[in-house]
Amino acid sequence: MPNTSYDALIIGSGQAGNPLATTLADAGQRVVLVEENLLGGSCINYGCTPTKAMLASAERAHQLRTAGDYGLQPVKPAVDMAAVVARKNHIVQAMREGVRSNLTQERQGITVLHGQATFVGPRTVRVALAGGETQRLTAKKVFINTGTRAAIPDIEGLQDVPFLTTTQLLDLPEVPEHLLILGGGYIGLEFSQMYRRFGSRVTIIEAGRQLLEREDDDACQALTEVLEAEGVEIVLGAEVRRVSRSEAGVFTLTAHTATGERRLRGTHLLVATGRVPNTDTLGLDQAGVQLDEKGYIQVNARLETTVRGVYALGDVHGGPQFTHISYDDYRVVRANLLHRGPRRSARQRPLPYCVFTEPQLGRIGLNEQQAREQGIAYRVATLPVSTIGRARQTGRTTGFWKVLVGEDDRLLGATVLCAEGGEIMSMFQLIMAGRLKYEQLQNMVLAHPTWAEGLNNVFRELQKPELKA
Ligand SMILES: Cc1cc2nc3c(=O)[nH]c(=O)nc-3n(C[C@H](O)[C@H](O)[C@H](O)COP(=O)(O)OP(=O)(O)OC[C@H]3O[C@@H](n4cnc5c(N)ncnc54)[C@H](O)[C@@H]3O)c2cc1C
Ligand SMILES: NC(=O)c1ccc[n+]([C@@H]2O[C@H](COP(=O)([O-])OP(=O)(O)OC[C@H]3O[C@@H](n4cnc5c(N)ncnc54)[C@H](O)[C@@H]3O)[C@@H](O)[C@H]2O)c1
Repeated sequence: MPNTSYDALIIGSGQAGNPLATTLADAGQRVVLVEENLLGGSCINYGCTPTKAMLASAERAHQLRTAGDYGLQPVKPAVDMAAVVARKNHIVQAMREGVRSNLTQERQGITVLHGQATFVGPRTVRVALAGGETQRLTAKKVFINTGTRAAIPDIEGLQDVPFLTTTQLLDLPEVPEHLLILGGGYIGLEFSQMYRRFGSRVTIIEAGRQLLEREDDDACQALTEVLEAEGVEIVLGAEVRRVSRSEAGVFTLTAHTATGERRLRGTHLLVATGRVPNTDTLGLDQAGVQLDEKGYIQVNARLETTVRGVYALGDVHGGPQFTHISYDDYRVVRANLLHRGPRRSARQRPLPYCVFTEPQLGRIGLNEQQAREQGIAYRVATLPVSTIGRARQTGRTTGFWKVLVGEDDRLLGATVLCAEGGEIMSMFQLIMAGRLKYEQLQNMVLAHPTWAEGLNNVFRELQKPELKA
């Protein structure tokens, strides 16, 4: 077995591994990147990019159906799912090609291997190449960016039926007649609205007492109402005990709920109950890299594992599992290994995120639940979206903006359930980063009629009592 040594070995072509490979190569290091599946990892191939591309098709279908609200003849769209999937594939392939050409440009000098890496020593891996051969690699530094895959719950009968994960559903060339979705988290919500808008009947079956349990009750409730108004059935507090499928292809989920046993039937079943880390086949015990009780790699604030010279980046160390966090892990490692400036930490960085339903749920900083849990004093203001001029003009009036302000009159966090909620949330993130006091936003001149004008309104809700002379 040939043994080659490098300065840097990157396992996994994820959102951290790819930019790290090019940055290290630009710095003159000999880099090898090993990917067992598709270059670009989950975000590009079966995560963010394909879902948001297909959500755009679903949104267009919804606009056609609801065109009557805007004085136009409504259209019942004939959804050509094969064409929807083809459009998505086209976008994904172009992005994957971008990653490939970045990594393989001759000047980079990066060796890209297609195969599965397994540790055989602290900084030594064996790669089972796609072509059948095996190669041994050693490196001064090893970066693990192997991501996660769908968690499959241990439910009687589930392994015996052809359920779908998101990866498979995203390639389904037909519209499911009735899609059952196990799990009401990010994936469950985005896919429920997507397939409902394509024309499926959709039922979400969630174990928790509400959707998106980490969010405030008002946001969960409002999002539940949005989905139900579009015809998504939502079953909460459901403990699914058995799954079966009839010869006619009908899935039956037998669930224990507060109102007794329920049988939920559908033609397709999506399992979206969270993720598990891709660490089980990595041979990390051979390297001495320690895992937590869920199999995620233990790292410190600099993303160093328990073995010197071995780092873990992205979802594989437990997250938060977002593309922008994985990318920021790259920045942390880059700053600490290559830059002379202050050391960077992966702790205490802002955590913006957005659920891409319509309206979107954008979140930054603390919500009320978290402020209470952490004992942080706050004042809160909530602005119904329907009061914003831009919302009325565009007919996108559902939702609310909620801001929490601390004792120092600075923003602690925001929850934005609104059209373009992700973009609006990012304005709040900038306000937090700039440490602006809320009074500065009350009277800031903002272009009319923009969504941004809502900033004036939401912060005016926080009027302080007049000071007495
Ligand atoms: C359906 C879906 C939608 C999502 N939508 C969003 C969104 O809108 N916004 C957002 O921020 N996040 C979203 N995410 C999460 C996001 O995709 C991930 O957080 C992000 O891709 C970070 O991944 P990563 O860098 O940790 O690794 P990944 O991108 O998962 O890459 C890991 C790579 O390692 C490879 N690998 C694993 N083991 C080995 C091995 N032994 N040898 C060689 N290669 C190996 C894998 O094949 C994979 O290509 C979504 C996820 C899913 C599933
Ligand atoms: N817009 C985005 O940023 C976006 C979109 C999709 C995915 N993601 C990322 O991918 C990750 C995975 O998404 P996800 O939705 O699979 O996970 P999740 O953790 O967000 O939600 C999983 C849900 O499944 C429920 N559940 C677990 N076991 C169950 C069971 N046996 N029966 C019924 N319900 C059960 C949980 O209570 C939870 O509500 C997310 O945590 C997020 O980091 C992000």
